[in-house]
Amino acid sequence: AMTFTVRAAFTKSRSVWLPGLSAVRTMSSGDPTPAYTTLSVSQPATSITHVELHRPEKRNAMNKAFWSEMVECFTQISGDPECRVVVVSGAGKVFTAGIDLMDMASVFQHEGGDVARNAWNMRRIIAKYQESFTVIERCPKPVVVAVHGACIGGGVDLITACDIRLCTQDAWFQVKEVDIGLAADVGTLQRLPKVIGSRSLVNELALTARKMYADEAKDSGLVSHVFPDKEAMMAGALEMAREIAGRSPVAVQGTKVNLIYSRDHSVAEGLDYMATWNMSMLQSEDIVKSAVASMEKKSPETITFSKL
Ligand SMILES: CCC/C=C/C=C/C(=O)SCCNC(=O)CCNC(=O)[C@H](O)C(C)(C)COP(=O)(O)OP(=O)(O)OC[C@H]1O[C@@H](n2cnc3c(N)ncnc32)[C@H](O)[C@@H]1OP(=O)(O)O
Repeated sequence: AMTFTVRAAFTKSRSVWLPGLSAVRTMSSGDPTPAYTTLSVSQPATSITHVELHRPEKRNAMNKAFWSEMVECFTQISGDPECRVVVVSGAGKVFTAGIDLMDMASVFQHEGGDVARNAWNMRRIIAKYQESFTVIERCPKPVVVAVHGACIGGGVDLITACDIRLCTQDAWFQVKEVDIGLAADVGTLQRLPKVIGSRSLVNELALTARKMYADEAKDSGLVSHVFPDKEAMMAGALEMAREIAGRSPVAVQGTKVNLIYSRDHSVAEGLDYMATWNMSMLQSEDIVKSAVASMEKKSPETITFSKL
């Protein structure tokens, strides 16, 4: 599929386009960020945070450290006024191979004691793992995820918690859990049906574990753009992130929070929540600034908005 980035690359002037590409080159870092062993976090442009899954030699398989580092990372981002939008991608050959199968035995092991106590402990562990992706959804800053190559098992759980999904032409998605003997339990079964319109397709993917390739992912609505390769995708993700970051953070974050609230509630409840939300947010200085810029036919990106 022809993508807006590719079109943009041809239509925009070189002076506008080149800074974007050079920022993309700085987006892939060499090592995990200190404090993390599985994530590399950087700021490729003002107000944009890039979180890269960074265990390329193990295809970004999600080990124990990863599950807790995601919570730390997104909790930090949620409260960071310097960040207005997040881009998530994977280092190396693929986006992610899903849960670390070598770790799995120790995650699911139980002491062999009382069933009730084992079960209670297991419930606590599963809820903790669920939090690793729910923290993305709870983050008020929009999260754009860019997938290349394989996105397996836990990878699908992760991307369905993100707000905008992009992929490369070589990407494939697999709800692999039934193949390893479990029902997906960290978000796919709850969120994928809300992302993809066809319940039948969701059921098929989850029950058969078949691979879904980029074109079908686009046709089904799982992703909104398919790019020819990773470099074009990262340029596209950054461009989209810039567009979001250039707008009022009060408006953008209010939009994310209310979209998610509405997804999980009736229209009447969503409208009620919205009215309560906006009874304070409509008093923001951002509205006056944005309205003036609009009257003057200026892009919102020309406005300086205060940090949020
Ligand atoms: C409560 C928690 C709930 C969470 C549930 C989540 C469930 C799931 O995620 S189910 C899905 C599990 N994942 C898989 O079954 C995928 C297994 N991997 C692959 O199929 C391939 O590795 C892949 C297609 C991703 C890439 O193939 P490629 O040929 O490029 O690489 P490999 O030579 O196979 O692997 C390179 C090294 O990475 C290690 N590795 C790959 N995947 C995993 C993994 N899931 N867990 C642990 N390690 C993994 C692989 O062993 C190689 O390591 P080394 O031999 O040391 O080089």
